[in-house]
Amino acid sequence: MSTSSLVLILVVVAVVLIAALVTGVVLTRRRRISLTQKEETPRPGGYQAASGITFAPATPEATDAEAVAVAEVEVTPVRPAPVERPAPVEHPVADRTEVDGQPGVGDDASVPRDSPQRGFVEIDLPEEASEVEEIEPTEGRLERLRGKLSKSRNAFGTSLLGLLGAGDLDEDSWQDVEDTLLIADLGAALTTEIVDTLRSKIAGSGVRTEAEAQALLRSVLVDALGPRMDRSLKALPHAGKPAVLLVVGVNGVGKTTTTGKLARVLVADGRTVLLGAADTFRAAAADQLETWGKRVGAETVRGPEGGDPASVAFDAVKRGVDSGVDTVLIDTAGRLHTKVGLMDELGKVKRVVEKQAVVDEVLLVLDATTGQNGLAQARVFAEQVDITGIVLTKLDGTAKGGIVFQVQRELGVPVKLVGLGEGADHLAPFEPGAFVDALLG
Ligand SMILES: Nc1nc2c(ncn2[C@@H]2O[C@H](COP(=O)(O)OP(=O)(O)OP(=O)(O)O)[C@@H](O)[C@H]2O)c(=O)[nH]1
Repeated sequence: MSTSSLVLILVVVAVVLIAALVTGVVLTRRRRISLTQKEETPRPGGYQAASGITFAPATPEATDAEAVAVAEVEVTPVRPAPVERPAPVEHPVADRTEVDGQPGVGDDASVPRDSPQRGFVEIDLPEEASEVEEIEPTEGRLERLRGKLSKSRNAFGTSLLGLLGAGDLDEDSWQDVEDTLLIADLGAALTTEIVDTLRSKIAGSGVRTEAEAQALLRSVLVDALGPRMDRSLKALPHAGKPAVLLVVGVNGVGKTTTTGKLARVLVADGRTVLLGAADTFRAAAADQLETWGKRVGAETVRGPEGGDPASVAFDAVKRGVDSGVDTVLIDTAGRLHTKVGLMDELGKVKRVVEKQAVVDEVLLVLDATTGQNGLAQARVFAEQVDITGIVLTKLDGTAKGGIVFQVQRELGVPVKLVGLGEGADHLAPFEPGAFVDALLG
């Protein structure tokens, strides 16, 4: 081989080596995302929902002149939620005292109904009101809920923004982002989905600044909350009859409190409300509800202690129809979701009420602090009655605000309201944008 050929081969080899080196560097840089410019962006704190709670009649043709105008929104989540049907729950049949297969009051009497951590005597009755309270208009009241999500905000927003704003996003950083989402109770599937979306969007869209990364995080989280779901409460009268709302859930999640808070919002909105105390198991429940009613001038229909809840619900709706109120809110008894007799009874309450009027909403109240257990409850309730909306209470007491994402995804039903405290006005409409801002703020 001549010297010139040897030189030529050496030059070609050198060129190939340099090309490989350059390609490697470029690929590594692409994988590692550097956020070079740190930008100070003012972040508003707290949950600042833009509006009050939106009410709507159940059927469009029944819209009365007074009805609040509700924008027509498509009831499709941005990413359709696969509703996983759970395996049937093993019911402890041996625990049951009823033997003829019919649901009945006290059919689980041999088993304590309450969860061990909370007894009946621990419930404080709301303050007795000597006269009907002045209720502040719903407009602007949500401003007072600023900071109520601070626990979730610290666990969620602070760490996520810290990670995304830290500069280089390498594999370890992404693992930390994933861990943060898991700790906040977003669940494994949703966490993977969100991290993958974030990664590909950040890499693909040339995001380079902290502010851009944050904006992207916000939009990915908001999208995961199905921002176009219809969250209006079907609480307005239609076809000359009151709207009927059933409030269901396990013991101690906040059903009675939520019913009381909701009555308050409706009355503040100029509506007339009647309360049905269909929780006949817990001695104090009817008193508790009646006190809430008195505070806003709403009548409460109650039955004998230990009486048939379906019959109280029936009487309440009948009374509501006869007296021409706008809305009947029925508080049902808390039930362990594993007790088949009590769950059957819930279906019975609904069927009996439907002899009087359409049930416009079945609101499932879930305690946000119970995390995955809340999801298990949701599945069983959803099998028994058609849940139309979720109320997630006690979000003020947990760092796991991410449960909102999972609950909606799991049930395919929108979170309509959130409870952010024990106070009478600590009930807010759920708005994905405002909620994510509060978490990240
Ligand atoms: N911090 C906080 N506490 C709440 C919230 N909602 C309800 N609670 C409290 O949770 C406790 C239980 O509320 P209840 O309304 O009695 O619950 P329930 O589901 O009706 O209970 P049962 O009738 O036994 O099934 C009460 O002390 C409420 O004040 C909330 O959003 N935040």
